[in-house]
Amino acid sequence: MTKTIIKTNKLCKTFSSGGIQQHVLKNLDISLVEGDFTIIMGSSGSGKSTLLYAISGMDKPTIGEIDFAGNNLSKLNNDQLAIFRRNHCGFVFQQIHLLDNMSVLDNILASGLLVHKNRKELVKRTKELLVQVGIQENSWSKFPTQLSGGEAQRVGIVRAIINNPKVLFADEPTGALNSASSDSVLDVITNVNRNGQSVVLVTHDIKTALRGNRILYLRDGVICGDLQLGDYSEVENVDRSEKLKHFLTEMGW
Ligand SMILES: Nc1ncnc2c1ncn2[C@@H]1O[C@H](COP(=O)(O)OP(=O)(O)OP(=O)(O)O)[C@@H](O)[C@H]1O
Repeated sequence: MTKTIIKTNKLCKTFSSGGIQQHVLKNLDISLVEGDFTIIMGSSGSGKSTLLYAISGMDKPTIGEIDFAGNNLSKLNNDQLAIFRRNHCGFVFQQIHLLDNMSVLDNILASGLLVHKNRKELVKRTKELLVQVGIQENSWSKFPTQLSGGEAQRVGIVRAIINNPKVLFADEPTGALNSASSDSVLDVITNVNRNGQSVVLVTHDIKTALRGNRILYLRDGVICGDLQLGDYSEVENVDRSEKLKHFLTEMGW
C-alpha cells in the first residue's frame, strides 16, 4: 500500500517586486508517495525550484498548506522550520556548498553532529557512507578544493543524507558536472532511493529524469502532466525512454 509523504493543498507562491506581482505557483494540489523517486520537469521559469523550496520547508507558501509526514509546515515559524529541515530533509544543489576550510570528513560530521550525539557512531556511519559513494580513505582528510566536481558532489550527498532524512531534495544536482561524473552522482542518488529514502529531483535532463519513477511536469506554475514511468534499471529500457520522450513531446517540452 502506498503512503503519502508530502501533500499540498492549494499551494500558491507569489513574488512581488517593483510593485508587480508574479504568481509562480498556482493552487497546486500534489501528493508525493513515500519511497518514490519523483522528478520535476518543465521549461525555464515554470516554477520548479520554487516548488522544491516550498515543499521542503526552505521557503513559505503565500497561500495554501503543506503536509510533510503529518507535519503542517504552514504552521511552523522559521526556527521550527529550520529544525524540521535538519531532521527530515536532505538537500543537494548544482552548486556544492562544502566548507573549504574543513576536510571531507569534518564537513559531514559538522552536519551530523547537529542531530547525532554519539560521535563515535557518527564517524563510523560517515566512513561507511563515503565508501558506499566511492570516496575512499585516502580522500577523507582532503579539503573540498582538492576534489573533482563529481567527488565533491558525492561528498555533498553523504552530507545531505547523514541525518537519514525522510526526503532527499535535489535541484539540478548534476548541472555542473561532466557526463561520467553525472552518472556516478546519479548512481549514488539512485542507491539512496533504493535504500528506502524518497527523492524529489528537479532537472532539465532526460537522462537524469529516467532515474525517476514518476515525472511531474510544471507549466507556468501548474502541474499539467503526471507520468508513472516505473522503476529505473541499469539494463537499458527502450520502452521507458520512449515513454518519457513521448510524454515530454506531448507536454511541448
Ligand atoms: N526570490 C524570488 N524573488 C522574485 N522572483 C523570484 C524569486 N525566486 C524565483 N522567482 C521567479 O519565479 C519564477 C520561477 O522561478 P524558478 O526558479 O522556480 O523557475 P525554474 O522552473 O526552477 O527555472 P529554471 O529551470 O530556469 O531554474 C521566475 O520567473 C523567477 O524569476
